[in-house]
Amino acid sequence: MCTAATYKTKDFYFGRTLDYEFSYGDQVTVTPRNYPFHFRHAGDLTNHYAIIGMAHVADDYPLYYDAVNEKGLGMAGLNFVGNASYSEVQTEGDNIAQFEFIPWILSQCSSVTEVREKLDHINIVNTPFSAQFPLAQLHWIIADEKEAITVESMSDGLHVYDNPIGVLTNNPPFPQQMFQLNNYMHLSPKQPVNTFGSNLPLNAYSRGMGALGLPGDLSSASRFVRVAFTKANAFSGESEEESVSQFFHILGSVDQQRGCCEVSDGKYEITLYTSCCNTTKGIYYYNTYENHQISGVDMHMENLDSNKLVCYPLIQGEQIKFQNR
Ligand SMILES: C[C@H](CCC(=O)NCCS(=O)(=O)O)[C@H]1CC[C@H]2[C@@H]3CC[C@@H]4C[C@H](O)CC[C@]4(C)[C@H]3C[C@H](O)[C@]12C
Repeated sequence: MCTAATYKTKDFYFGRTLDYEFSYGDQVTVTPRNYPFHFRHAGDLTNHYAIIGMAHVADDYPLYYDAVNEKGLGMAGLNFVGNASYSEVQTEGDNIAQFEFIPWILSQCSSVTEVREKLDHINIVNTPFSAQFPLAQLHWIIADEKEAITVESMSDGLHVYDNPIGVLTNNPPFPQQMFQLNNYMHLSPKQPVNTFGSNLPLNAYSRGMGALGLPGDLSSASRFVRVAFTKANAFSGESEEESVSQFFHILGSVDQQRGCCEVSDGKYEITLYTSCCNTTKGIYYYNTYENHQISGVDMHMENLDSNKLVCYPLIQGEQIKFQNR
């Protein structure tokens, strides 16, 4: 399971949790403007927007899970198992392999408006990266500071949905996720008032009772509601530290602890990493299951006119600041 969210203060933030039972070997990866993309069915792109995000790099290719570009557009792929379906290569339109979708969009689009135009004539096709990396079944959230959309390629075609809440988890399909918010519209950060009857001596005996009923489990549908409620109510100061801190707290509402979600005998899904990009400034912040310290990579500290990927392995191990030794 995974969860993605957007957050706006002075700058625009975009990030996700990546929940899984093992890591593919992830690195914060900067793709500079002159790194040549050789698309499998859509030609070459040798000059494009620079990108920073989390990727597994294979054969010098950035297999991005989530990333932002220098124009402030963000995009993340999340599992959509059993529902994702990609097409065969077609004669009309741009045939983009599933693993090329993030590079294709972020290298060329500066806004969601431009993304919508690209999506008008795209086929997300079932060409695998390699035998070692078969097709991942994903859906995507794409966002800039003005709006967000969800893209789902299914057996009945490509769906592009407005995503007014700016969050995404996994199954079921996005319209069903949005529909279930109807069930929770009464939830509130304010204390409830007694509507049973004034003759009943009911008492809001604890703080936080306005959100009683918010689902607490780790299912994708429950995480969707929980992060939507948290995001809709959470606010912070405008500074970078306050915004980034608050963003990690929002995604902290759907953090997965080892042992609580068994995926097979003795194997547990955990939040391997949580990311928060300042899309305005091109900074990728992250922490990991083993390292709660927030680390950051600033794309503008790199030579963005180069043609070589720049990779930063994740800093692991808790960084504990002792106060008396
Ligand atoms: C496992 C992750 C989703 C986590 C998640 O959502 N877990 C919930 C399980 S569940 O929803 O409860 O069932 C996904 C998210 C992004 C993916 C990579 C995308 C690039 C590349 C695409 C290639 O085609 C295959 C290899 C590749 C490196 C992919 C590996 C893996 O697939 C990644 C990491």
